[in-house]
Amino acid sequence: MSCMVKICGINSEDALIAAMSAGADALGYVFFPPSPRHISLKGATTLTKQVPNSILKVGLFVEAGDEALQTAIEAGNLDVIQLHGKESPERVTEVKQRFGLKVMKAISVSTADDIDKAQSDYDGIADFLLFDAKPPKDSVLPGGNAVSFDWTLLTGRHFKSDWMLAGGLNPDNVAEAIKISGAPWADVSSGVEKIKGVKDARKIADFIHAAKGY
Ligand SMILES: O=C(O)c1ccccc1NCC(=O)[C@H](O)[C@H](O)COP(=O)(O)O
Repeated sequence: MSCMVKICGINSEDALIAAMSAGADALGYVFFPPSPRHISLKGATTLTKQVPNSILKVGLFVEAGDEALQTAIEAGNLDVIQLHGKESPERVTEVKQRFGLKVMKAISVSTADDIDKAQSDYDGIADFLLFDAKPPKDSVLPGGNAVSFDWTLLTGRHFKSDWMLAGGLNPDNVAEAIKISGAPWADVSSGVEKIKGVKDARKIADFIHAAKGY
């Protein structure tokens, strides 16, 4: 079965067109000002209005309050809320109930224990789990760091929630990462950029084709 692909950090028309044309299944929009991929509410409206219903529009937040979630959801007509901070299982449930949208919880991974704990805390509560590498100690970003983790930690694992593999993926390693981890989704941000925060249309296409095996 071909892997589903999320291209995260869509912040320009060029990136949007490249991702949609190449067959992305989900687009990530960052609402976190310290990120070089952060977009405004107006930008969210512009960069989502032409996205067909067949592609998921994912809003990415870090410990955001309800008002920030509400305004971004409205601006971007979002389908999925990605919580990429230290949000608790209770917060995941609260956000799901309050906004009636699917919720993706990002899980920072460096050891098997991190996955075990996430499975215990969030599996079946969040609609999606996104397994990402733990951020480097000096990083101001909880994600989008181009850092990978040991994909074999996910080999043979099964979850109630749908799930994504993220962290340091790129067109050259994504096929191997999917094969080793068994991931149904692959997520990327840095690995399809020419410089931090600027997407590269060719790399986006190459990533999607490699992830989908064509
Ligand atoms: O992408 C960001 O700038 C970002 C900032 C703050 C929190 C999360 C962020 N990205 C979340 C994602 O879903 C990324 O695609 C994921 O962390 C993988 O990033 P990368 O290793 O750069 O492919």
